[in-house]
Amino acid sequence: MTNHSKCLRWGTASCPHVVRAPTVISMVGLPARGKTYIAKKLTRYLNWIGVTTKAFNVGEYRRAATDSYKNHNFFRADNKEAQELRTRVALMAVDDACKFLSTGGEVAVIDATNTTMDRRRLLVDICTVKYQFKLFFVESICDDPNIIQGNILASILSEVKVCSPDYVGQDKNEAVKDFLQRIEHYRQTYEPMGSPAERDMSYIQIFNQGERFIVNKLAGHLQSRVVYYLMNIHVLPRTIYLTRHGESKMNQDGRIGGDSDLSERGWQYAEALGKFVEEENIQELKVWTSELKRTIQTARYISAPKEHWKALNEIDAGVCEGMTYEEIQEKYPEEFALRDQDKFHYRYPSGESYQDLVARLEPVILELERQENVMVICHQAVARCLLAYFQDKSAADLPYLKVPLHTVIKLTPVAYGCRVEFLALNIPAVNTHREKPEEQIVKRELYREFHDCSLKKWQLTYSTKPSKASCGLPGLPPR
Ligand SMILES: O=P(O)(O)OC[C@H]1O[C@@](CO)(OP(=O)(O)O)[C@@H](O)[C@@H]1O
Repeated sequence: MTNHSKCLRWGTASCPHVVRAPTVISMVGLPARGKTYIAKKLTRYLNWIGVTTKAFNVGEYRRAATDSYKNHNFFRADNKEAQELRTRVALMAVDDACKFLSTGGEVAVIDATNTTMDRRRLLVDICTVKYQFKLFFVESICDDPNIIQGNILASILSEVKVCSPDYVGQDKNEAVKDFLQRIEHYRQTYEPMGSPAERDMSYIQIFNQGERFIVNKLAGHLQSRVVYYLMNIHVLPRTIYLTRHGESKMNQDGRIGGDSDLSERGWQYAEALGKFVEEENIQELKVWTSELKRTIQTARYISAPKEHWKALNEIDAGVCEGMTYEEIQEKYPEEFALRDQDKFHYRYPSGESYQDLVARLEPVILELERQENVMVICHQAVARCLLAYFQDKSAADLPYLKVPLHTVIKLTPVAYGCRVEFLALNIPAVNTHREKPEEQIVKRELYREFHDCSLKKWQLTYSTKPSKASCGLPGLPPR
């Protein structure tokens, strides 16, 4: 075996041995065409699949440099002074993006209008000629007035107040009026991509938020993946419901993996979940479960079409399947310690790592992006991976996300992210969450302090000795 093939991440997107040319992805389009939405979503997806990505928003550089943008005249094509300043701040963002790519970053997303050929030529000169990076343009073009109006409102207003950083504190009608004039200034010099002079560039044009696409000169695997992702996302309002199965018999025994039936309390959750779905009155709901008994049983009382996905099965614990954490610690102490050191990359002997799980779940995420209302009934590790995608959590935090049993996690897309609500259905269940090693130490110390201090009090007052349960620290790890 070569060193490379011993690598735990070998063959996955984040394997350090895969030599990838750093890539700049540059947005193109008039204001209110959903560029920031696409830039943020793409950045979140690429980081989730293990490609180190960062977005650089030129608007933030502009706001840091001047206050003049508060009037739309700043954006007029004949405002020479402002034009120079705008080019200067755009170059600062590109410069930072190139620094990021020169120091280990893999993809930099430039979130800016880049509506003229001159500006795009500048990007080519810096990114590809000077730095030898790959450059891919993502242009969003809308001519549907309803979509444009929706975007204007979404980029300026939240449900209750002006939320655009450009219009903070301003009257909402004034803000909309100014923004429309700003768009008009941009329109006067706008040159969409696709002219013969730009035929050699790599780009995708997205029309009316995914109604139609034009793809030109794709260069490499990463760009194909980006295009595939962009062709699958939609902006229709919908809700995703994420839940683990009801408590299983193996959960009660503290055993991991396996394919056991629900416990009595697990069946109660299945019934409560059926009622919950009925009360939510969800339009055209689809239910996805894993192929394991505990998720299929949990879906029993839901009246909606069901699909069983092997990709949603719980992390494969290999030689540790069916054991308790204490048994693993005793039989495989080195493995147990290794998992605590780097839980995301640790792969069970003959089993899987969280990183493997993310790769296995990528088709599930892409299909979820295509769908509308879906309830996913899955497992602790699987739910953590899916939640990390929606909440933009790092690989280090992902394996420790809290996904308690008997709780529905409701995910609703909002302007640039996702609202996350945890709805406990109030049916008791065991706690299967193992804390991060540092937190285990803090808890143990707290317990010890509490115990010592209560013991002293007891010795003084002859009251009853405090029990572990009375210290209010559940799930205390073994010493
Ligand atoms: O990665 P950790 O924290 O061990 O959590 C994953 C574990 O969660 C469990 C419960 O402990 O999931 P599940 O509820 O689906 O049975 C195990 O089967 C699985 O190995």
